[in-house]
Amino acid sequence: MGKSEFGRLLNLVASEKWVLLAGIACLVVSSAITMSVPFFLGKVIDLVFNKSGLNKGALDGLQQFSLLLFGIFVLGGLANFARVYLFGNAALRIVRLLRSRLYRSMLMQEVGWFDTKGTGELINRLSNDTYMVGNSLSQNVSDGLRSLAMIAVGSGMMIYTSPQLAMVSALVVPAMAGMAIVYGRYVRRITRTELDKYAEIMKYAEERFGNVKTVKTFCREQQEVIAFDEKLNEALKIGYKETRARSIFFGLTGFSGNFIIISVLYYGGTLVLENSLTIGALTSFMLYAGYVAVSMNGLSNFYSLLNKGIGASERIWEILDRKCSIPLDVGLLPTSKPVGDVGFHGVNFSFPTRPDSFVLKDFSLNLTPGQTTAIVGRSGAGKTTIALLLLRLYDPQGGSITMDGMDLRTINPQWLRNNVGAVSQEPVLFSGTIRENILYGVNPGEDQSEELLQRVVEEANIGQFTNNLPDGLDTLVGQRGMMLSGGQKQRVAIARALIKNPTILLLDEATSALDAVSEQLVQNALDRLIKGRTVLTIAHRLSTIRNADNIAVLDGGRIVEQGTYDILMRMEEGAFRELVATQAFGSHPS
Ligand SMILES: Nc1ncnc2c1ncn2[C@@H]1O[C@H](COP(=O)(O)OP(=O)(O)OP(=O)(O)O)[C@@H](O)[C@H]1O
Repeated sequence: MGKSEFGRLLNLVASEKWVLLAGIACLVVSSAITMSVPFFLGKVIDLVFNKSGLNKGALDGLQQFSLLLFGIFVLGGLANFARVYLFGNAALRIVRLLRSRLYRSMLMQEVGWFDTKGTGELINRLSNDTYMVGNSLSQNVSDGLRSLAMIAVGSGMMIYTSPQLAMVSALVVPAMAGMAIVYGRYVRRITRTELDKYAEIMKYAEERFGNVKTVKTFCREQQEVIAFDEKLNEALKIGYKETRARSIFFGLTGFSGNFIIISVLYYGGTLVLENSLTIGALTSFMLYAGYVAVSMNGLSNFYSLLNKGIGASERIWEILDRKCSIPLDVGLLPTSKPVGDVGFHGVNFSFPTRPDSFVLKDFSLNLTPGQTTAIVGRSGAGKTTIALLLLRLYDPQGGSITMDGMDLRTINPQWLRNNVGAVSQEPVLFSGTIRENILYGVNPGEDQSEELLQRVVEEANIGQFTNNLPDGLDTLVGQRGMMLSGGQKQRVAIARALIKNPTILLLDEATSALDAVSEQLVQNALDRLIKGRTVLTIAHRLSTIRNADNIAVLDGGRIVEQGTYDILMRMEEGAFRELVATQAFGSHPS
């Protein structure tokens, strides 16, 4: 175990140090009591063997020992209860703390990091890895310490009872230590590989569950099950390796323990026959040797779990240590709202997952405050990417983006996002009520009145469908808003953007057609939303494009033409004219 890893694990349990210390105190008491049994037993045997017949002295002695043992056992039971209780609850709290820190650390990362990880993998780390680490710590440490204490006391008592016999027993110690080191290293490595594999499997399953309609539409259930089974088999093979190593280790440690007992039986029997050891002492010794052997098994178990926990913790530290490239808590925090003067200056950008494929190349564009700029271009030209950069969900590799003359990289990202509203092509809602989804748009730290909420609901044409629902705004929308229609979801998303009252608005128009009534309701809501704001719209409808103050045509990663609809349409062989002619900007030419 690396020193820093061990130190970090200790740090993790530091918050529970008093509880754990109390647990250790109970552990000492319960172990001491367990370990006193062979001693008393030896005394009782010698007492019985040394007296002939049933006499009062022997009976009194027996009674006293029995009463004493009863009292001691009650105390031992209580101490054991407290030990398990304290360590068990401490384990739960440690896992909770680890999960909380990990979740925080994950959510704080920039979007580019999430692109490289699947949600299934992250969920797996959050549930499985943290559980393994917690499990390997407190309860396991409690059992491990107990085993260690029993071995220490047991060995001490073995030496006290018969130094010669103890020497014979000690022969197995170096062999066991060597085995433990080799095994520990192996388990750590294999646990990591196994967890990586399971994370990959969860990622796979999560994608299928998330898109179950597609799986069913193409009748791929059987094939999906087979593909999943194959992945499970790969993980199983890794698991087998771990089990094999564990079996060998446990087999050898068990054998070593029993080897002690055989040696003691043989050599101890000889000593009794030679009258250099009493039967009571041999019995005590045998029981101590038995305890030590059993505790060695317990210690192996502890060691195995601890190493699995260390393997799992490596994957957690990786995330906890990761510095987000777009931290939320740094940068300028202007006190007033922005004017909304946005500029892209020679921006070069590629996604982290495809670093060599530049989506934007020397891209420049200005958004005039209070005006609507429509971006048009072929599918995949990079229109949505521009919106992502303006929200600073990614940073460009070259050039800069400014808001009111300030480089986005120098502004606090939270302030920026509080002032930018976005309605995407396929708006995502969260499970909860319609009201909760609208209030999701309220900037953190700000309060919104019921009056404003009602106004926003009206402006976004939401009342039109909630009035017919028994629970109105308190109707549940289902996971990802699946219980609402496309048009209803869009209107909730518009309300969510409206309640934020952003200076800048990013609109990614839906390419999928809504029916005429829905379309009109969404359009009305949008018209109210854009009033008085700086708007960047990724336009697919010809009507939106016509109404825009400025149209920018994106091609080959840069703006190739700019102007009003009339100006662009007058350009012979212009890119815009070609787009309009081929209807290549989307599915809504009208
Ligand atoms: N997260 C990502 N990782 C890697 N590449 C991406 C990612 N998102 C988008 N891309 C790629 O970047 C390019 C631009 O995508 P973008 O979504 O900006 O296009 P678009 O112009 O909005 O297209 P559409 O009109 O079809 O929505 C595409 O080639 C796409 O494949």
